[in-house]
Amino acid sequence: MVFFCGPAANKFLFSSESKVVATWWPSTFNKLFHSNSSFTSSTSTGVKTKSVRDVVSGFLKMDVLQNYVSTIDSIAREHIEKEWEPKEGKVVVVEAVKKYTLVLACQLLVGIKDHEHWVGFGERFASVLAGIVSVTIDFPGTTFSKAIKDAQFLRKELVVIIRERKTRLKKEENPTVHDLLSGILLTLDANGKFRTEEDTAGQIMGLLIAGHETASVALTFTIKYLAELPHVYQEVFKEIMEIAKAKGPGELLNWGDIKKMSYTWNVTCEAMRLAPPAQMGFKEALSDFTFAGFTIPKGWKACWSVHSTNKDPNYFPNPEEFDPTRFEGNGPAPYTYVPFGGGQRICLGREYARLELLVFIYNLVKKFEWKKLVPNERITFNPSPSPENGLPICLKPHDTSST
Ligand code: HEM
Repeated sequence: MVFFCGPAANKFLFSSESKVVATWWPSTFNKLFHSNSSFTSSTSTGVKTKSVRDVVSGFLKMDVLQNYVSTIDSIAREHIEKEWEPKEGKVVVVEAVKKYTLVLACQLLVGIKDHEHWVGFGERFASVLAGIVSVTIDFPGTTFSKAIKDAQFLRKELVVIIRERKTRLKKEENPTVHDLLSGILLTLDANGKFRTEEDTAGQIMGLLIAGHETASVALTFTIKYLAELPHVYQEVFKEIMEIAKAKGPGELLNWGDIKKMSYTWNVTCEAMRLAPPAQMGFKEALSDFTFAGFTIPKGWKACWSVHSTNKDPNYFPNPEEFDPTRFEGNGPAPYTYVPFGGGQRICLGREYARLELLVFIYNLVKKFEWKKLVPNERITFNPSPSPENGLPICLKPHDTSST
């Protein structure tokens, strides 16, 4: 389903002149967060010119990510040992999964090892996300004003990391791309110049937000449905134990194991259909067109609703029913299931998200079953769906003698 809004509203919300805090993809950052500090400008030989989008899509391709499955697994294990196991009585899921997705994004994308320091900034990341969809009034006390301050704080912290990395890369004879940050620092922009530290910090901040907030919603709702639907949990458990039984003690997951988790992935897809982490998006009309009897002029933006598209009964019979089998075979028809968007700007992180979600669910289901502590918890939207009390659950470890 789509809604339309005119250019005036677009300019207010999304133009490069408005103070949008972190729509990292449009070039808003460059105007808002201009800095004088720059990595020595150069058009020197041998260094590639690449858009940040190209660097990001290169790093987030499945054939690159496959090499990180065991790293993701060891981070997930460590996280569960630290944040879930000691709290067998009670875990607040939203809080815990946000830590996991943030730690993973910090380490994998930016090479940050000081996890505790960054986990402490969770609230600030959430504030910037809220600012992106807030009314753009920069007045003390508004969501938008708070988001601007938090975004400035986060970028400052990131600049410290970027400077350290630049120093390290300069010392290397043949600097190599270890992660996304190195990839961005080692390529030139369209003008043949290295990107400024401030611009790079803005891009990385946007990626960390895109990379952890959405995935934590998908995980929260998967865990919620697994608690509510024991027969679905049992199927997931069966699939996971098949993989676990074939592994040696302490052996980490690999790409082959991920490919075997098709039912578990269908469950996660169904959770994202019913509770999409991103509720909507905007697309700009490149030429006049007619849709459902409405003529949309060039330049207008169409707001597409993930929520109602994913629940269209023409494509999803009994749309409110949780049914992972919808994704078997060829799955839903193109553009009917859109939690990751669609077309040319489809989410670049969807394969990364698949890995981080599957690896986490594998580790959690292998060790525990769980019960919701608030049976009819209300779902709020800010801007993503979230259980009102953070989904408190009670964990019960499996009897290890039988597994
Ligand atoms: C369950 C997790 C996720 C969901 C539901 C999600 C959803 C979305 C959606 C709806 C869009 C807009 C697509 C469009 O306009 O057609 C998007 C774009 C994007 N996402 Fe994700 N995302 C997720 C995870 C991630 C992760 C983990 C990363 C990075 C590591 C990421 C990076 C991006 C980027 C870079 C874009 C912009 C693509 C472009 O404009 O070309 N996302 N995502």
